[in-house]
Amino acid sequence: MQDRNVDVVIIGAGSAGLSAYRAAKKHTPSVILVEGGDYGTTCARTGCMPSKLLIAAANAVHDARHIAPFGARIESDVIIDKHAVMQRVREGRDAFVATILDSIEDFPAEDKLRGQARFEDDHTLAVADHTRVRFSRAIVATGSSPHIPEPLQAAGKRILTSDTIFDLHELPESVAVFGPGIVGLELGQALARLGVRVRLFGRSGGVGGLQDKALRSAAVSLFNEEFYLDPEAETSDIQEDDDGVRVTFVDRRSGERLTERFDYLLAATGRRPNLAGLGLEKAGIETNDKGIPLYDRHTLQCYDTRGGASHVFIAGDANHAEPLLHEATDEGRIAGHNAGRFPDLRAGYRRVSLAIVFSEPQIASVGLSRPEIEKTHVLGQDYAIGELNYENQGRAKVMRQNHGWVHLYGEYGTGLFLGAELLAPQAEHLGHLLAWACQQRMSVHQMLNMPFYHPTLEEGIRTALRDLNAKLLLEPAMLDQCTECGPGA
Ligand SMILES: Cc1cc2nc3c(=O)[nH]c(=O)nc-3n(C[C@H](O)[C@H](O)[C@H](O)COP(=O)(O)OP(=O)(O)OC[C@H]3O[C@@H](n4cnc5c(N)ncnc54)[C@H](O)[C@@H]3O)c2cc1C
Ligand SMILES: NC(=O)c1ccc[n+]([C@@H]2O[C@H](COP(=O)([O-])OP(=O)(O)OC[C@H]3O[C@@H](n4cnc5c(N)ncnc54)[C@H](O)[C@@H]3O)[C@@H](O)[C@H]2O)c1
Repeated sequence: MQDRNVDVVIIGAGSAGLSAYRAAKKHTPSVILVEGGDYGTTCARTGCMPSKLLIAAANAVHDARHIAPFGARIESDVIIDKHAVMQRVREGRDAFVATILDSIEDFPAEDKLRGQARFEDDHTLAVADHTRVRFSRAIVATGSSPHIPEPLQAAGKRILTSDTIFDLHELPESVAVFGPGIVGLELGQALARLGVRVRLFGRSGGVGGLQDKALRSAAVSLFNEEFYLDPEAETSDIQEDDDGVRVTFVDRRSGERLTERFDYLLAATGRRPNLAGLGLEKAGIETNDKGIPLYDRHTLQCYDTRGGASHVFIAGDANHAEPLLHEATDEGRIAGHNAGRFPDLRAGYRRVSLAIVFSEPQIASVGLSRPEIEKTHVLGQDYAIGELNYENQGRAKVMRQNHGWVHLYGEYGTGLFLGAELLAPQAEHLGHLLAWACQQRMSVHQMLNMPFYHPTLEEGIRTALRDLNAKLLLEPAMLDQCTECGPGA
């Protein structure tokens, strides 16, 4: 065993760890970054980027197949080259990974260690069986991994997860997707659009992380127009066979019990932080009943088992709070600065919550969700919901993307915009607009004073804001379609 002494050790060279490394180095040259797997980050290797590459291919195919209403046609069908689609995904992914490998290459060699890390005590970390690091402060940035519930494990070698699906050399013929959360919805729809026979099974009614029940049921209807999605499926008898996996389920439409064979089962059933085997108990870190460290959201500092503040910090998916890329890099930066300047801690800047699902229609969640608001607010007394259905919205109709809803939440009395949930065309852009307004703590009235161009999807947001303004009793209700807004606003 080699011995090293260091001010700050960072466990995990993912997005959070890399951001933490850069921040910690501003305070001390004595920083070691430990990586137990491959460099390149989950986002670039198996997460954000390969999934968006697959979705882009799927949407291109979908658009090509739906040009007839615009007065154009493709004489024969669109031919999907199952090999070429996956090759583009892998090559695109590898290019994104390469940019990260290049940046890590530039870090001094003495700052990098390879191998799985585990705490031996509160100031010692063993890395594989080759190095013992004595550290003053540590940052846990170990990320998360797909969780495969026990019944699904019967699919054996026919199980895919987001860790393995992008390595396929060919699109499969059929996939049973379990979990209509964010991963399952994005990948399930993309596969279906690429001609794969997909059935998407859920367990508890959730779809794409939507919290607003009205939007959830709209989503189930909309997505079922394209592919089979049962958010409360009754499935049983999952069995691997010679060339696939068999799944028995109750058909949501006919009520019949069916058994179907699929090439693969995609387990999109959530992710768990990579904390097992890390020896957090040896580091004296207090954890909750799920084994996740208790920590302060503003400083990212963990609590120790005596109820005091620890010299260990936690950032990114490892803390299971907001498992998104921009949150991982923000948290890494805050943890890195605080570990670097420890014990002089600062509360880091936390942005308003924003999450986007790249389905079609897209889903965006901004600020406070409806269940969060309802912890303190009663609908109709303390808060109201401004609504818009995109079915008749002018620009959405022009583009034939007129599906989905916007729900905007505002507070009585203050007129403050609290948050929003959207199942809407191009919600990635609308969601950003709303997140910026929310972070600026704008009132509904202030938002309505902003410019809205015609004809745009943003005009749909204005109509929902007007509805909200009226419900908050700040303005009279619109009697008619807003005529001064232009047609279809
Ligand atoms: C399919 C998919 C699509 C996604 N799409 C999006 C998206 O569009 N937008 C978005 O914002 N987010 C998206 N995400 C989420 C996003 O990828 C993650 O939130 C983010 O990558 C987390 O970064 P991290 O640094 O916490 O973890 P990671 O990047 O996973 O880094 C953790 C690192 O720690 C290492 N490690 C673990 N344990 C140890 C140990 N004991 N010792 C040493 N090293 C260890 C791991 O090998 C890994 O390299 C997606 C995720 C998935 C799965
Ligand atoms: N666009 C994005 O930003 C993006 C994309 C993908 C992933 N992510 C991140 O990754 C995280 C993990 O995503 P995820 O989709 O794996 O998890 P998730 O928690 O969003 O969804 C998991 C789903 O699986 C269901 N489920 C659990 N066990 C099941 C079972 N036995 N049978 C059927 N369904 C079951 C759950 O009810 C839930 O609906 C997300 O929270 C998100 O933060 C983000």
